Amino acid sequence: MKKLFVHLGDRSYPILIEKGLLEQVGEEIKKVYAGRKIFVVTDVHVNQHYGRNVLTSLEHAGFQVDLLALPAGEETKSFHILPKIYNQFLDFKLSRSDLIIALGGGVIGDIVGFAASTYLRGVPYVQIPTSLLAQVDSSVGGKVAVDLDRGKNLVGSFYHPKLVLIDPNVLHTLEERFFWDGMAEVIKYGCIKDVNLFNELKNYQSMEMVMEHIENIIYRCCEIKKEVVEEDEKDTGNRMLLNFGHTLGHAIETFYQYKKYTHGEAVAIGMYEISKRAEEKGLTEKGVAEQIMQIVQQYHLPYQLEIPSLTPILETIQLDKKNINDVLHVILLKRIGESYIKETTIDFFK
Ligand SMILES: NC(=O)c1ccc[n+]([C@@H]2O[C@H](COP(=O)([O-])OP(=O)(O)OC[C@H]3O[C@@H](n4cnc5c(N)ncnc54)[C@H](O)[C@@H]3O)[C@@H](O)[C@H]2O)c1
Ligand SMILES: O=C(O)C(=O)C[C@@H](O)[C@H](O)[C@H](O)COP(=O)(O)O
Ligand SMILES: [Zn+2]
Repeated sequence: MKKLFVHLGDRSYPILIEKGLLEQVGEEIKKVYAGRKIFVVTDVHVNQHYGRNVLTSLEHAGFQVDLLALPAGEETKSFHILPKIYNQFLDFKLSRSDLIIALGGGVIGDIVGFAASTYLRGVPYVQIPTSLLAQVDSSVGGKVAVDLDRGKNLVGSFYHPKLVLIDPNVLHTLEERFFWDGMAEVIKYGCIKDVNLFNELKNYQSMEMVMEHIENIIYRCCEIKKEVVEEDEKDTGNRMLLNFGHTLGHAIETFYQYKKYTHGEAVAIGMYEISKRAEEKGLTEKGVAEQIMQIVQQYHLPYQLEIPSLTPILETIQLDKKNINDVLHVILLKRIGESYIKETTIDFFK
């Protein structure tokens, strides 16, 4: 088993990565939780594949369990869904000394983490990420949130899980589009921190080839993320580097109301478009945007919008969390593997 540990004082937690780990979920949870009641929140797709097995494993380990399966998709990561989750917790008489499990992709991880952080002012929870995106990125770092109509992740908190349990075998049931979606965040990690990872990704010509190396890829992304989060837990400094491609990416998702592009697809466009502009301004080494265009295409991701100009989507950028006192902080690459924060204005994108 591959293991990482996020060191954050009394908010520290392990990340476990192993094929087949889901079958031992009950035993693994027992090591970090001495109570009896566990509430599992998942979505209908994940429930169909893994819900019953997870409940059985928890029951065999002696836990009293209940499960809520929400509709799948970004629409579920909405403020309006929260009362449904809180009400189920109440019906189960879930108390502060009990445990919540978020079993699913980034949508479930984010909304369930936020529900856990707010219900009774905070109940411990465990992340069991089942999409590639969630395994390489969203399950680690404690950013939990819901969307508002006017933008992504606008209501949230920093609330870390007690454990992250990653079983790469579950990726075999992921729709292909969501496999590539997760690869966008993997490419992001290569771009911002690891040229070797970026170059390695150039070698894999199919999903099967990626899957042969998947444990190492997940490990490396989680390792980069945990190091960044340990240095800047609350996103006031270098954690913003994890937002490469997201300033535009989030605005694209919001503009299309989450119907046209997945998170990873929007981030892929964001990484290319910002690097193209940075290159034109002499802020990024020449050739970087072209390399990003090549790699995102190799991974079946878009690199530009189907509309000729970014202008219609720029308004949403004003609501970006990196817009501090009207100064926009964007993430740029010096070169592949080296990133930095640049203070600018909305005109950067025009
Ligand atoms: N908190 C963070 O740090 C962070 C980081 C990156 C992204 N995010 C957020 O994550 C969300 C996107 O996450 P996502 O791409 O995982 O989307 P998602 O949760 O909607 O999952 C994608 C699809 O795959 C299905 N699915 C998940 N696991 C499956 C499996 N093993 N087998 C079959 N189907 C499966 C889901 O039901 C869904 O239909 C966005 O809201 C984004 O903002 C958060
Ligand atoms: O963990 C982080 O920090 C990130 O920026 C990771 C991103 O991949 C992720 O999409 C995150 O949810 C974006 O956060 P936000 O603060 O821009 O809403
Ligand atoms: Zn992201």
